[in-house]
Amino acid sequence: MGRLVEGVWKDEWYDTKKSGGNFVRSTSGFRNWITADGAAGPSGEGGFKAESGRYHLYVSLACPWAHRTLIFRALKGLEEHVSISVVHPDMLDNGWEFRNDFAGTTGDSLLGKEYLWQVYTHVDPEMSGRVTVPVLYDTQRDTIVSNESSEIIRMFNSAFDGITGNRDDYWPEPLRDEIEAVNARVYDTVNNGVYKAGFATSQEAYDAAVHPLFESLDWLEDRLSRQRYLLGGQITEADWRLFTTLVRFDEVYHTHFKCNRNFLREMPNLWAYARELYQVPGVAATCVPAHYIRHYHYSHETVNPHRIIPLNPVLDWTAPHGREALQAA
Ligand SMILES: N[C@@H](CCC(=O)N[C@@H](CS)C(=O)NCC(=O)O)C(=O)O
Repeated sequence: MGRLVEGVWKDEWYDTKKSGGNFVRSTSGFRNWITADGAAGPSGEGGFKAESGRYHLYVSLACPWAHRTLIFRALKGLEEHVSISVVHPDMLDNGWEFRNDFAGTTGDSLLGKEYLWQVYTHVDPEMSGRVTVPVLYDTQRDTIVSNESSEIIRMFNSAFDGITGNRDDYWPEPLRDEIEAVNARVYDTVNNGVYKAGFATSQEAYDAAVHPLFESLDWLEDRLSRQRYLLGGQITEADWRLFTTLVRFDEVYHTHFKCNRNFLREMPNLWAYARELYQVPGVAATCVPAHYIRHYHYSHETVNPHRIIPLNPVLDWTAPHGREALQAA
């Protein structure tokens, strides 16, 4: 774990002393957009036209943010158009590594680097900042398009539709305001909430994260008792953004991050809803518990100093979900 300072890798853990024991996630640095015609997107510069075989995605199968991009790649039929490299689940002194000794890893199949930070310095030798996954890479311009998952999923949602013919829309125009509102609460209290609880280094910081987390899970449990998906009868990006936290909840966040008022499997609507999303064709293959169980317990030395990997229950994600009855809602 560390960061780049003017192109040099520094091994250091998140400094929570400056922030009263609170974990503060940094913002992503590369914010360009792939678009159908190469025009500039909402941020960054233009010149990134959707083309088959041009882009490469660096991911960790452990990371919930990278997981979103893999789900959209699968749902939108992009597997044959956007290639991937999968890092090793252990994130240690050198950050994310391309070691190949764990099932499901690929090495860096594009640039042949040893560490992910070298992909960043390949693009910007003077770069300062955190080295995170996912990274969407342009093989033509030899640069990083984006390392912000919330924007990568929106590119994948529509930019390649002319190439794939897949017009499934997870960010439909009429629902955008409501999606943004749900995303904002889910991001702050759930997706990032589990990290704020887990990385807290003061009781106050932990309390300030764990209560809002379970208040939001109660709110979601109630909402999903009346409607099939977060926005009603159709799956949107809001569901996928929530899903990647839910799928890790019982095996990682409950115990390792001390988010232990309840297990997901004790909240019947949320648990059935999460199973339904898991059973959407293409999604199960993106869920690799071996990577997330190993990554969190082994990499976070400050949270789990002896690196013992706990014995986890085996959850049946393929059990019938029975959510069809809510479709009319
Ligand atoms: N805003 C980024 C966050 C990505 C992120 O924080 N990824 C984590 C892995 S789960 C990471 O690579 N952390 C390395 C670090 O912070 O040094 C996104 O959503 O794309």
